[in-house]
Amino acid sequence: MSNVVDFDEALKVVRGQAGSLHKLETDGAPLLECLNRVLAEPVVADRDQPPFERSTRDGFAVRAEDASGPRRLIGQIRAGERWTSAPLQRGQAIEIMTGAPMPQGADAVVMVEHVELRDGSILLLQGRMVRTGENIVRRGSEARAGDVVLAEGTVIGGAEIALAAACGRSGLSVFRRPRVAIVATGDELVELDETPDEQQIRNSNSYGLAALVAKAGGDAVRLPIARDRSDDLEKLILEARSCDLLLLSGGVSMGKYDLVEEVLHEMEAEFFFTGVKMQPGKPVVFGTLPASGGFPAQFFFGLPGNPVSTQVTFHCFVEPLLRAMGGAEVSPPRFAQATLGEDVAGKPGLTRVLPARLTCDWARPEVRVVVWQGSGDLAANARANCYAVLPPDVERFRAGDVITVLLR
Ligand SMILES: Nc1nc2c(c(=O)[nH]1)N[C@H]1C(S)=C(S)[C@@H](COP(=O)(O)OP(=O)(O)OC[C@H]3O[C@@H](n4cnc5c(N)ncnc54)[C@H](O)[C@@H]3O)O[C@H]1N2
Ligand code: MOO
Repeated sequence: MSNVVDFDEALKVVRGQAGSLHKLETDGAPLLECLNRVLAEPVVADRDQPPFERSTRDGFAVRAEDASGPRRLIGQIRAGERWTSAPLQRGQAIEIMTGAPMPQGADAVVMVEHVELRDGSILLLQGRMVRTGENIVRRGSEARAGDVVLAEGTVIGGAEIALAAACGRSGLSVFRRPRVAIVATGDELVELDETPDEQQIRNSNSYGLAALVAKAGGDAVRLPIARDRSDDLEKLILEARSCDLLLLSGGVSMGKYDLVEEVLHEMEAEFFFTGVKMQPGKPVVFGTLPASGGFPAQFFFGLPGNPVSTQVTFHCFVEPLLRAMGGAEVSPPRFAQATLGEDVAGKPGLTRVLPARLTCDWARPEVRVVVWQGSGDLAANARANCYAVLPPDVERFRAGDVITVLLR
């Protein structure tokens, strides 16, 4: 039974399914191999951060309450050193480097540019003042020993690796990557090691999807091309059952040889939707295959075969589900906002998700759709760096309108 839903509804359906997943097994991995993986344990600060009261400037540790007269220099503290002599007294100053621990008795740092050195003393330059706490970060103000600094479910990037390293973690517990089977369907398709006849098409979707799967934290398993025959499709769908998620491309539209939905039906699939009111991407289907042959129930997407539609529907629906399957917090596709740089026509009844180029001087991100020949135009898709998301039933979007963009 056909169930074609609005774009918003489709996002909601995926979100709902993503919220009800079981966690995958965990795995220990060396820190640098955790990049783009999902944390399966909280990371805890092993000591206060910073571990001592730290100077944030090269300058002089002083007492703020001292008057503006000369302060006598009594020593120096470099980063990595500690002041072990008597606490700083009134009228004294200690030369200090960025990152060095504050000496006892001092409560501020004056930057080296703001003083004049004269006869072994420093003098504040005209008009300069010192306030208590200036240029100092208090011990434990960033994190206290025992605080959770990274929660389970965090996707690990450069910032997270640096923080884990600061906590002394040379390895982390991460979730196993979901295994994602990719089955491209179509009699016209040939693999990359074959020379296509004029009427044949290289199986680019399989590679594009494998790349997107890897980027979204999955392990791609590229299966052979399924020909447009029910038995061949069924055989490859069964071969994919050992994976956590199945992605099919092509064969989901209205053509005589578009058999994907029919075969999935025969295999007792449940469909959450059988199309989305969007362009490109309208024929996309999402559902589950029931547990069978010792394999648990399995999510699948039938993605439209047109290569731009394949990629757009991946970003909108597959990526959020895949991230959640991998243990990450459920989150929507990566939407942002930008100002439209030119007029664009809308489509009655359909949300448009058009290949577009986002340029950004820091104050005003601007987006322009890319000239394309429709949803088979891979070259246009590669000239784009995002998608312009244009809601249905607006006849014309105007230059200057603030619109949603889908980042990729
Ligand atoms: N009468 C109608 N025709 C079509 C409709 C419709 O509603 N009524 N929808 C159109 C839309 S929208 C799309 S998108 C396509 C999707 O069709 P399928 O998912 O069934 O895909 P195919 O027909 O198999 O292929 C479409 C197109 O993409 C090329 N392709 C397919 N697989 C790959 C691959 N692995 N690598 C590279 N290119 C691939 C294929 O050669 C076709 O050119 O249907 C419209 N038709
Ligand atoms: O999903 Mo189709 O992309 O409009 O050709």
